[in-house]
Amino acid sequence: MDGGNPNLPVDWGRYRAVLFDLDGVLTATAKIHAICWKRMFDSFLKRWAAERKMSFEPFDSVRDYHEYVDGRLRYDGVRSFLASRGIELPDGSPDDSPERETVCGLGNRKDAMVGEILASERVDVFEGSIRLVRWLRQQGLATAVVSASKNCPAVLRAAGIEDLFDQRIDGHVASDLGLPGKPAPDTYLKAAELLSVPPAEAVVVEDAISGIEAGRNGGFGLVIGVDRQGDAERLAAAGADIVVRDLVELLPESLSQQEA
Ligand SMILES: O=P(O)(O)OC[C@H]1O[C@@H](O)[C@H](O)[C@@H](O)[C@@H]1O
Repeated sequence: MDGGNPNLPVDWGRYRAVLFDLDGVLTATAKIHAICWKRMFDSFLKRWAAERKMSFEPFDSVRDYHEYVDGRLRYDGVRSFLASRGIELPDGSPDDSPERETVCGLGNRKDAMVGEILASERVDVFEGSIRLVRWLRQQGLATAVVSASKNCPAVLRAAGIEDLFDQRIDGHVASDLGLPGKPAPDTYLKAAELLSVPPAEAVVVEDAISGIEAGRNGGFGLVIGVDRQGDAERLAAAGADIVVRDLVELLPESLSQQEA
């Protein structure tokens, strides 16, 4: 890529690779996860509270989602939210049935709900994100998807964007390679390694606090936060270098104004 463009908030000429989170950054699937986490946790919490004659405090699909499950591997999300309520369950094992009251059972219960939605509803992409990915590739930068989700391959396929990335690190790859999930930097570092680009020359693009922290922890050259809800401070406080509302803001102006 030649020189820099002084009119852009990012000097793309300084970087060789861009690593994108999936849910909420490339595709509008963060809301599917948040809805299913709430459904699953609320039905669990209701019964848990009733059995103990306690009051039922529902899962907050904004605050609890961002704080405890967003961006994390499935069972890490269950563990971290339950810990926030002082609840400890046995881990169980990944092949636990969704009926089992274990960390894995609850995670699988939520995943069955995600599966139903993915099978019946369209997966929408964020057009601004896809235009940025295409443009970066035209400029010669390498691209990767780095997602905690085991549903990542299905979502990329349903959205028709699987060919836009040189590498993919998803929940399956993390578990096969024994990589800890975000906020540990390992999944992002693995993507950079596979692209043969040092972290300092790679950019991380994230909408989750855990993901921004992973980018920071990995020593990446730039960490971009995507905030679609008007709460940029949350991502800046987690360590994002810049926060945008939509990735279209990072395209040269002439391109950002064109029709998708
Ligand atoms: O359960 P999955 O599909 O493997 O996804 C794990 C996590 O993937 C992340 O991308 C989402 O932000 C989380 O909400 C989700 O829990």
